[in-house]
Amino acid sequence: MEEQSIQRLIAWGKFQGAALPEGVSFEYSDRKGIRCVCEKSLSSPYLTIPDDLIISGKLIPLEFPEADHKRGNTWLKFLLAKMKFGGEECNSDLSEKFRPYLDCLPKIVDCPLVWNPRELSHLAGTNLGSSVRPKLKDILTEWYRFVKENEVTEEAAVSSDCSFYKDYGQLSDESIFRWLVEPLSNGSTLQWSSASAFLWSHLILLSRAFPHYIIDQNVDQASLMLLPIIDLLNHDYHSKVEWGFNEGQFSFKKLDSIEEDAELCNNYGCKGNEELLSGYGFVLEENPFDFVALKIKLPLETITTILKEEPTLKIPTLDDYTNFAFEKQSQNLPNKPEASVFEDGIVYFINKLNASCLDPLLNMFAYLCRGNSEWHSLASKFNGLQNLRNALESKLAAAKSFSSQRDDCSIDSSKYEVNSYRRHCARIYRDGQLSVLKDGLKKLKAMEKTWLTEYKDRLLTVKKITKYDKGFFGEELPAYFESIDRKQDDVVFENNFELLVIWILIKIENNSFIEKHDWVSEQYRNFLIDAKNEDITSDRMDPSIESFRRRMINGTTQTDRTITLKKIVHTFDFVQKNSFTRISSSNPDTIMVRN
Ligand SMILES: C[S@@+](CC[C@H](N)C(=O)[O-])C[C@H]1O[C@@H](n2cnc3c(N)ncnc32)[C@H](O)[C@@H]1O
Repeated sequence: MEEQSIQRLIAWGKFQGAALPEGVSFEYSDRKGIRCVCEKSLSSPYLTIPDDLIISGKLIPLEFPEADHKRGNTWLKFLLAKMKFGGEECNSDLSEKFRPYLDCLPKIVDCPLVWNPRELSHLAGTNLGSSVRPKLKDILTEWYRFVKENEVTEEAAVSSDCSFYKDYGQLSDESIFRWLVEPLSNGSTLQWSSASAFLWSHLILLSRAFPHYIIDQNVDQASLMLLPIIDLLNHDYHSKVEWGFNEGQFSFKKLDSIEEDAELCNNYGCKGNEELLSGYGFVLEENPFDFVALKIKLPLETITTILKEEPTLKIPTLDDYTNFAFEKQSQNLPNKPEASVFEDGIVYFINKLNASCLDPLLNMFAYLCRGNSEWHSLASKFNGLQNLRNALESKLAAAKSFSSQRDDCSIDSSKYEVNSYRRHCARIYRDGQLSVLKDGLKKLKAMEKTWLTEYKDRLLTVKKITKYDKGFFGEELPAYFESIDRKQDDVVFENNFELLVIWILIKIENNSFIEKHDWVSEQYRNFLIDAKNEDITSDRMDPSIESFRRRMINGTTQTDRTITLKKIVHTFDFVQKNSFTRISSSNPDTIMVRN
């Protein structure tokens, strides 16, 4: 960026009525692009720009008289692209009027949507890495539908892009990069209605637009506007700022004072590095607002049932979390979301600052593990917690497994260089994700420990059985093996789950539960009332039951054996539904739960 262009922009702004405090200047820095620096200490510096400098939906009809009010942001993207790249084709004087501003807009915003394939490999295993292609597809679909439905441009001008778009699913990352992004970075003159120009516009709005409703409460909540000069301020989440609109002037005020040589910053909101990198192309080290998004995909019927019957199981929408002006839901959306809103999955965000962010997730996992019981039952709660732990563990493993990997060797490294800043961003982002996941796992482990203590009277482990029901391991189990002509030492139990199954089977047969364990017998009998009519056929047998059966009853000479296949199947089912297994520990431990 040339110094001259920046000064031209500032002079132009002032000429058009922008008011900047005495003692601030704008300069270019490699890391942050243009920045605003205070040449002396200032108390609550204040900047204003007149309405006339704002690029919003109200300018659209000047260039596109046929534009409707729907899809205002898409029109705005085409308008911006036409102003920037349209040259003579621009009918209005907007291109000329805003030229100093347009000249200072970055050629490229550093977000992963424009990273080359080798750079992208540095995001492998992360949410951001896997979101690049679908996001690009969404942007291109927005462009494609628009050029097809509106006669904004000659068909010939976009026919090659349309062909690329139709083949999108088959294109490699390299072909997409060469088609869409290279024209931007080469600085070649773009056709204003092209897919690349649209992508540029999209990224410019994503990284610097403000919500239009700040200045006009009647517009759609999702509408965007550009505020030249105000949008030169970089982000600092410590910065206390106030935005306002009064008597046709947009104002930015820093609420506290600022030291000499310090940078005057805006505050883009409490954004984690995933939002910052994907929307703005930068990251902050040790970002306290870092979050990890966890997506749960459920069948539509399940979501419909939850929305109808489980009001306490709150399903979050993007609006519950986002700070992006860009992703605000349109105000036309109903307050109570339809199941179809979650068709692509329910997204939960976890971060370190919000201690209760795991609660809705725990509830959802408990619901999904509830089996025949209530989702708030203790067994569901514990199972939910275990499954959530597993989900976080596998996300952590995916993010970790790529952290040692440098570049994707399958990509010809001579063709693409890895920009050192992008490499840095990918590393900081990934480290942040790992740190949030580890923190989430730590919280879950602590929660599990608390629950294990709190509910210890309702939990039964094999260890407790060994301690209190001495007769079982001392007499009943050996007697059972004797009755089936097996040596106890020859029979191997795969895990504690199987031990619980055989314990219940034998205790029921012998009617010998000790008083302390009477609840197991009662819970089991109640369970059988519902289960006894179910047919059991050995051709659909779960392999683990089949293996258990072979070890416990098969091959015996006992003809009147009382532990039947049906009883084994029911008891497996019973233990499954009335226990949870602490899978993450090195030795999985199944624990029975009293209702
Ligand atoms: C609204 S613009 C701010 C002005 C911008 N520096 C420019 O050159 O036009 C947002 C862009 O500024 C840069 N930026 C803002 N805050 C930053 C920060 N704290 N660290 C690094 N880059 C930052 C990013 O490139 C981002 O996309």
